[in-house]
Amino acid sequence: MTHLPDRLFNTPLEQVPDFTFNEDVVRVFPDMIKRSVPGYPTIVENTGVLAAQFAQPNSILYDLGCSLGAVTQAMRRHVSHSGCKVIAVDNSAAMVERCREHLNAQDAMFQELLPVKVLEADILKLQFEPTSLVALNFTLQFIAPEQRLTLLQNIQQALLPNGALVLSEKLRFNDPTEHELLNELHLAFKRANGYSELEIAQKRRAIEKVMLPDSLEEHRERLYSAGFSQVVVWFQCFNFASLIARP
Ligand SMILES: C[S@@+](CC[C@H](N)C(=O)[O-])C[C@H]1O[C@@H](n2cnc3c(N)ncnc32)[C@H](O)[C@@H]1O
Ligand SMILES: O=C(O)C(=O)C[C@]1(C(=O)O)C=C[C@@H](O)C=C1
Repeated sequence: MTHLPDRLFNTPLEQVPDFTFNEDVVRVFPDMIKRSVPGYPTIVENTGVLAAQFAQPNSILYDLGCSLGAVTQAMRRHVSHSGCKVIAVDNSAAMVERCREHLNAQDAMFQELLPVKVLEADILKLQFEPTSLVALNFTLQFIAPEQRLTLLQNIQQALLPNGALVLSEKLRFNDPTEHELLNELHLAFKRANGYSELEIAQKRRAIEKVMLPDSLEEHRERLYSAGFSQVVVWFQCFNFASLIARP
């Protein structure tokens, strides 16, 4: 398992293709997401802390859009309730293959971790089992906007009383000056992490049609429409935030 630096966008491309979670992205993903998402390590580790808080014995914990399983690993570091199991789901075959390797490596290093099943599947077609904790860590923004409400309704209905959804997303802002300020700060974060103007511009073009962020107000409204009873922001850094939604 080699972790390469993300140089995917550092040479000029005649046409920048739409971003997909393919082999090339998988190879550099840990470096890419850490250098692109302000607060990512804090969000991942504390999703484990939240999971321990909300997990109930003998229930399932879901990591939806698990990529290489960073959140699953954090859940396994923090949750030790009896009879719990993690189900990690991603529809990228390349991600799922590498995720299984990462989790096998974690199993080889630590004893008594929660059992985990990694599914290559579309989370929009999943039959959810009763669950105490669902994590959507930077996944909803890649789901077609018209399908987001149905997905959240399915999650809300599967959640046990006192369970929780942890939803982390990039945000857009309705106030143009707020939007510009927080986006500028995100660009400053990327530059501080070594990305060039070319890399930043080409990445923006690659994700602009496939990753569509909502505002905090849209998230709140949609979560309440899906049946959630409480929505709380527990973390924000620039234009990236994480919310707890209670069923
Ligand atoms: C930004 S990454 C998530 C990062 C990951 N949760 C983490 O914390 O490291 C988004 C992931 O969602 C997956 N994804 C997007 N749409 C999906 C769908 N409909 N079903 C399953 N996975 C999906 C992608 O393949 C990708 O791995
Ligand atoms: O907003 C950006 O510029 C990003 O690069 C964000 C983002 C994300 O939030 O998922 C986009 C794609 C990669 O998965 C890593 C980071």
